[in-house]
Amino acid sequence: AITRRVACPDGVNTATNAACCSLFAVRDDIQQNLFDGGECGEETHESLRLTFHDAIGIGSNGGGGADGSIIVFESIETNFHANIGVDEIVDAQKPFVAKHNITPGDFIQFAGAVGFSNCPGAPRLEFLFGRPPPIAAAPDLTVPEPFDTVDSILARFVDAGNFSPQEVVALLSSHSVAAADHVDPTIPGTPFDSTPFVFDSQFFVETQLRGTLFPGTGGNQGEVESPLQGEIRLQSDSELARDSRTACEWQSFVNNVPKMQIDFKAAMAKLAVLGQNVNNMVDCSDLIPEPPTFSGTATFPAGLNNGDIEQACATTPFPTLSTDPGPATSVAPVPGS
Ligand code: HEM
Ligand SMILES: [Ca+2]
Ligand SMILES: [Ca+2]
Ligand SMILES: [Mn+2]
Repeated sequence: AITRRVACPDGVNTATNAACCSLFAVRDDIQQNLFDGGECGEETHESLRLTFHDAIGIGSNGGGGADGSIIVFESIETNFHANIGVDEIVDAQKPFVAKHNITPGDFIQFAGAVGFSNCPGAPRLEFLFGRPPPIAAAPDLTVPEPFDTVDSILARFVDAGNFSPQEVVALLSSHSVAAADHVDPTIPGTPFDSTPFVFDSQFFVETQLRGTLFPGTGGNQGEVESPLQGEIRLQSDSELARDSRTACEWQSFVNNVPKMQIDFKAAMAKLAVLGQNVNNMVDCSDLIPEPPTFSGTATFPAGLNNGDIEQACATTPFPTLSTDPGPATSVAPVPGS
């Protein structure tokens, strides 16, 4: 199909809609100066987390959502317990919002999608443009906590946006490019899988392995034992991987990055416009860079095998995977955390 493109006033770029032209300068600025030249590192991870924490702050009356309230009402929302640590990326993003003519709601979702495109294996996310400024702070207790029950997590996602259990699992693919700074504050930057710079399926493999150790101190709220030195496991991820409502969906992503890409992209498209009227928005998805591809296969970390899997899906056996060679290794922290 032939897509008509318009020339942008910058004399360099073309876009599918003239309204998208202003985003080229934003994109170039954040790639260089927020994401360290286009990395899938700490700022990218935190910006992806922020897309969720802004959007999910929505009551069942529909007020709020992906509106930038977490930036404008930072003094309120970053004090909510579930938003611990989010103040840092809010403060890092604020100067870019001030510098460019963009609302904070648009900026958060745009930065999340652009940053995520730096992660090999990521799908190219949709970006719709046109969120008005936020009106009020989100209510407290709208962002799920890692110590919440599966019942309460699934109910919150229904309440916020009618997300199915399958969509919740798909959204947690995000924890493939993620680390925790505050769950165990003695070991900031401890990732949820062994490959925090790649959007692969190791997260779904490794969360299904029997937990055997705490990477730092024990006894932290929302943390359970992980299978690897240097890796941390959230109680919520552990329980979602083992609950009869979500376990088969969880396992379905093992060694299936294409399914992760399709399902995460679709669920993120819903999340990114919570509380917004999409009829008032312009599709500027062509501003999102094409992510680098990932062509590896899922493996068991060195020293572990199918016998270490806590099988939770009752209807399908765990996929057959090979084991990384050599002695058991430790996962390195994400720098800059
Ligand atoms: C059941 C729902 C969820 C819970 C309980 C949860 C919980 C957490 C926790 C506790 C952390 C660690 C924060 C820290 O200590 O620094 C984290 C990190 C993260 N979360 Fe989630 N999360 C959930 C869903 C999501 C969703 C839907 C996204 C999608 C965008 C997401 C994206 C991330 C990312 C990218 C990080 C890593 C941030 C970094 O590495 O700096 N999470 N999450
Ligand atoms: Ca919000
Ligand atoms: Ca990964
Ligand atoms: Mn972090």
